[in-house]
Amino acid sequence: MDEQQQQQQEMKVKNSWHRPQIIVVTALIAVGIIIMVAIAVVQHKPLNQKYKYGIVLDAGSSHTSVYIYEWPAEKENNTGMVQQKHSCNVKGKGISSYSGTPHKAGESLKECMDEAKKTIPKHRHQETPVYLGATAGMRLLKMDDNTASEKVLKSVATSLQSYPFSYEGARIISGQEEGAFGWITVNYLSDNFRKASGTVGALDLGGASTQITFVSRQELESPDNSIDFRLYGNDYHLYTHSFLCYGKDQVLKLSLEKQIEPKLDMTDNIILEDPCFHPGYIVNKSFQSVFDSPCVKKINSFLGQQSFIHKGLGDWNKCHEAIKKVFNTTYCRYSRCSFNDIFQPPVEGRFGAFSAYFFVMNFLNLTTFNLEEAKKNLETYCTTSWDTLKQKHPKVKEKYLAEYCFSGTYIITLLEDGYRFTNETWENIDFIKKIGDSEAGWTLGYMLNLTNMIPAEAPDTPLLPYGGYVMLMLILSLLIFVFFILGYIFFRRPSGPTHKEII
Ligand SMILES: Nc1ccn([C@@H]2O[C@H](COP(=O)(O)OP(=O)(O)OP(=O)(O)O)[C@@H](O)[C@H]2O)c(=O)n1
Ligand SMILES: [Ca+2]
Repeated sequence: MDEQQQQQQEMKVKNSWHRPQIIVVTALIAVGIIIMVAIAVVQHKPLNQKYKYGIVLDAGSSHTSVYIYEWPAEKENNTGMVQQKHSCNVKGKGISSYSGTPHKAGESLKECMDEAKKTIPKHRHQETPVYLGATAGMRLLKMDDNTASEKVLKSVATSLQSYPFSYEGARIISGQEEGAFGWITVNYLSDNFRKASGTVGALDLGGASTQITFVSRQELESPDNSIDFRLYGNDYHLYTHSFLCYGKDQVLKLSLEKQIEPKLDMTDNIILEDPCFHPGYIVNKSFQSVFDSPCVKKINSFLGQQSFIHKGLGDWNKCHEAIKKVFNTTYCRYSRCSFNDIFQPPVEGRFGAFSAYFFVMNFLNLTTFNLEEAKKNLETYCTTSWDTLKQKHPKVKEKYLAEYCFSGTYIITLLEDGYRFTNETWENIDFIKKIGDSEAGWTLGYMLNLTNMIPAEAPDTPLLPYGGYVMLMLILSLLIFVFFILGYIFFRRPSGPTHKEII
């Protein structure tokens, strides 16, 4: 075979690329690869539509809230995945107020639990856990009347068991748990467990107790106040304390008691001139409403009279002095204490202050001021007459409205004189209600813990994030396709002139 013949032979082989069958086959292969990649992508994609749910009831001293959380089924152990989907406030007071009529405690939950049934898709009902945690109101009832507290818990348990969810228990949680789970909630929602940026402390103020929890580098001198966690591969050394009776409703009782006590031997009507209430505020109150709690000394001598006259003075400085008296700072068996002989290291880092801290400071518009400005503004607010206030806020519940001067002063005193925040460290406090869509509070942390959704070690992360994986697969498949086209053009081009020659 001479050279020309050999070339022609080669061209014939190359020319076979432009035959229609080959073009079709090549295109089919390319499309096939694209489809294969697409299937692989879809196959690997977590099914985002598949959500799981959990329900937690926060049975607080003043009211009960039902929280529904949701998370993508296949991302249970990834931090930041659980979110609040819905919340419902149970009508009426907290479950501890049903001590005389326990069956009504369970009934009270009906409306919100029916709402939960509607909110969560039916096919998920059976596997949805429901937890009830009761806080300081029930701790106090248990101290006062153990049988009554057990009846109330039984009643709410029976009510929850009548729903199609997976009932996981109704119990009184400890103050330590309340503090620690509040801290887990705010740090989980702020995504602090994955970041190296450190954690935020948690300040929770309720009606009957208050919690402070933060990471401390200091030695913790009392084991009761120390909790260690290992979360996502990091160790956390936490200080926490829950002050029973130092929620704002109980402190109001304590403060009234301290003012009433010296007057109890008076035979006339007792008039209590209260600097923490507004000028023009004058209400007849029963002694029972003050002395009905184990936080307040049982004094029988008031039985001669049923009620006293509660009269506002609107004097912030005197109010501040009166509230300071509810903190005992005369004795401390450790190197340092907050108050009432409770060990506390100096506050460290940023803090999220939620629940009643937020309700009160937000109402008073004090969330953005420094400590000195906050005091000044509060002073002006407290001197405002009761009539003026009622006119200005016709929609606010009178009980709430009457107490904001007292509550604001209590918050400032608790933070400054109790926990020892200074003008400087005050700037580290953020008054918050929600982070994203989820409310700050102990409930989310409680559920994450009970469902084992926060692993001690960080889960293995995939080589590529999902978005990157999809992009890479698409680019690769496009490249393959482009190579096919290029290959086709490349094999076709030299055949042009030769083609003619052959013809
Ligand atoms: N808009 C609102 C809502 C509530 N409150 C007050 O805030 C306190 C309740 O705070 P909360 O955190 O709901 O307390 P509980 O959880 O009920 O109590 P605890 O945690 O002590 O069991 C009550 O004094 C209530 O009067 C308020 O001042 N303004
Ligand atoms: Ca609470």
